[in-house]
Amino acid sequence: MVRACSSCKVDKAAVKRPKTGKAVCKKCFFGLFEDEVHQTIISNKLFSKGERVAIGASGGKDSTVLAYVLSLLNRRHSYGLDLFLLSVDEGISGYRDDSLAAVQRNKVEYGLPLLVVDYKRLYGWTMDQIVQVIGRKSNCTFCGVFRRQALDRGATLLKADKVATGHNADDIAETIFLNFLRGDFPRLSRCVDAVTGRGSELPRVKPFKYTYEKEIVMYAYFKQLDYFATECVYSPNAYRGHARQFLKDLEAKRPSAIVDVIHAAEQFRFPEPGNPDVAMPVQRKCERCSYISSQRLCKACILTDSLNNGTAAQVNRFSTNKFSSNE
Ligand SMILES: Nc1ncnc2c1ncn2[C@@H]1O[C@H](COP(=O)(O)OP(=O)(O)OP(=O)(O)O)[C@@H](O)[C@H]1O
Repeated sequence: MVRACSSCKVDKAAVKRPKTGKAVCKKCFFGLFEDEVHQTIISNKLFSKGERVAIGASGGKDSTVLAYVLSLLNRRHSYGLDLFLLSVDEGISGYRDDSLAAVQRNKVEYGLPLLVVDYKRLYGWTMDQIVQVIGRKSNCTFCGVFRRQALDRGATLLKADKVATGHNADDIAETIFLNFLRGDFPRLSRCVDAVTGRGSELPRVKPFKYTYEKEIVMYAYFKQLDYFATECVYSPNAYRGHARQFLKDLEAKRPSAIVDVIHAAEQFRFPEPGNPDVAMPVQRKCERCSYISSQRLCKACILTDSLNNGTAAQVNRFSTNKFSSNE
C-alpha cells in the first residue's frame, strides 16, 4: 500500500527523507528542503539586503543546487541580493573542463553573470602540470590552497561582499572529525561556523550547513538540474576518505548522526585568541601578494615558489597536515 505524505497528508509519499526518515511527496520535499535552507540563512544572518554574493560554482551537485536554491529564495523572500557565479578553473582536463561546461549552461538557465578565474593565469601552473611534477599523492594540498585564494581573488574582481559555497552537512561533519584527529583547534572552531571571516573583507557563508548530501542529490535529481557528477581525476583526499567512511557508517546506524556531530561541535569552547595555552595564528598580509596570511608569505606564494624552484615535491611531503584543503 502506498503511504500518504507525512507532511501534507494528501499526496502519495514519493521519497523517504534521509535526514528525518519521514516519507513525503515530492512537492513537500522541495518545500521542506528550501525552507530549511531559508531558516539557516535567516537564523545565522548569512546575508544583508543589497549585498553582492559570489556563489562558488564548480558545476558539481552542491554548488549547482546552491545556485538554483539561492536564486529561488532570493526572489521568494526578497533578500535583495545580487548573485553571481564564480568558477575556478584548476586546469584539470577531463574533469574541470566538463564541469565548467555545466556552469556555462547554468549561467544561461539561471540568468546569473559568471566569472571564471584560472590557476594558470593566477599562479602560472595548471593542476595537470603540478601533478606531473609532484605526482598524485597529496596534490590536493596545492589545489586546496590555490582554490581558496582564487575564489577570494575572483570575488574581489566581482566586488562581492561575500562568497557562498556549497559545503553541506556531510562535508562539515567530516571536517570536524579531521580537525579533531589533527588536534587543529583554530580550524576546529572555524569549520563549524555557517559564516567564516565575519568582520573581514570577504566573509564566506555556507547555506547548506545543515543540509544532507543525500537530500541535495535527490533535490537535483527530481528538479532535473544540470550538473557534472564525476569525482576529481586526481584521487580523492585519502585522509578525508577515512573520515567520510566513518561518518557514512555512523549515518547508516543513526541518520541524525551527521547533524548531531555538527551540533556537538557547536558546543565546543576554545580559549580566546591571546590565551597563552593555545597558539592561535595572528593574521597579517603576505609581503608579496598582500593576501591574508599568518606568515611572511602566504601559502599560495610559498607553494608557487616551490614549484618554480623545483622543491615542490619536498614541500609537499612535509605539508600534508599543515595546509588545509578547501575549508
Ligand atoms: N572549481 C571551483 N570553482 C568554484 N567553486 C568551487 C570550486 N570547487 C569547489 N568550489 C566551492 O566549494 C564547495 C565545496 O567544494 P568541494 O570540492 O568539497 O566539492 P563538492 O562537495 O563536490 O561540491 P560540488 O558538488 O559543488 O562540486 C563547492 O560546493 C563550491 O561552492
